[in-house]
Amino acid sequence: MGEATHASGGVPVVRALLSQVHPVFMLPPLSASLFGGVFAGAVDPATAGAHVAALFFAVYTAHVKDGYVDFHVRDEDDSHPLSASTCRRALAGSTAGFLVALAAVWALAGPGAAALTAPTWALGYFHAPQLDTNTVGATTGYPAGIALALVGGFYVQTGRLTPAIVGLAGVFLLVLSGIKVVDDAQDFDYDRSIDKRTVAVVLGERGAYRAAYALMATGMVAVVALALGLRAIPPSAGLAALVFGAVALVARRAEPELATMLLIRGSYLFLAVLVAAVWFRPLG
Ligand SMILES: CC(C)=CCC/C(C)=C/CC/C(C)=C/COP(=O)(O)OP(=O)(O)O
Repeated sequence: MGEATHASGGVPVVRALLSQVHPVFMLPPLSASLFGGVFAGAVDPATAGAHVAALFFAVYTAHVKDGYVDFHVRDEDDSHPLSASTCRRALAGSTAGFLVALAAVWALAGPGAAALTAPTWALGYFHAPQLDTNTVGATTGYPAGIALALVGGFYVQTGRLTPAIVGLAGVFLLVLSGIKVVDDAQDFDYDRSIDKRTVAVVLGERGAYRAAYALMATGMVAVVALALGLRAIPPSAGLAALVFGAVALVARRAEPELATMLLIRGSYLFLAVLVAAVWFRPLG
């Protein structure tokens, strides 16, 4: 990929720009926004589309900036497909795209919706080099973006927030922060060598695992409590905790790379069961 750093001409540059769309990171916030709409009960496609577009540009901004900082500023990566000037143009373009989508969110759903959407760009733009160097920012930045995507997806459809949607967003914040702690444990040696203070660097690997599973377990208990305590969340949503809990039990015995892979897929299953529970309400 080294030569592509100097990509020039239409197709190679477009290909290099597209390489910064990472589906593993992109799909969860877009799905969370749509789940927020499903949870609202009625989805206006134009409003949902504007919100999803804003989130796309927020996450794209995060990846372009992260790649730029890691390769061109910190000299951490061996290669990067975009030159420094293309990174800067891509950042300007994605920020412009975000602002257009944000204006559409404001026009279609009001200033409250725009206020819940705007911070997602800030989380993305300031991920590197600001937020990713401190423990809380590195761990909770992306999960906070997902939580905002969920409440934003609901708010743009309804113009209000409810305890149920805020509670579910809190569950996602907890569970995804736990997964991020396990994910960061993969880079323990390297992160320690560059003094990147992830939870694993601060607490050690065993401590990080304990913290991660405590966060995820709290999220599971919270979703069961919400399903039992709030009418807006069907009791069958508690099954999502069972499914994720089973995956987490298997992941607990795996080394960090496999554990991360399992937990990410477990979080997709968690969301899928929640969507099915809300959509079909099998237990009423
Ligand atoms: C809407 C929404 C979800 C907004 C949040 C956007 C956000 C903070 C995205 C982070 C994406 C990213 C660069 C992950 C890699 O982080 P890393 O620092 O662990 O990776 P690295 O070690 O490769 O730099």
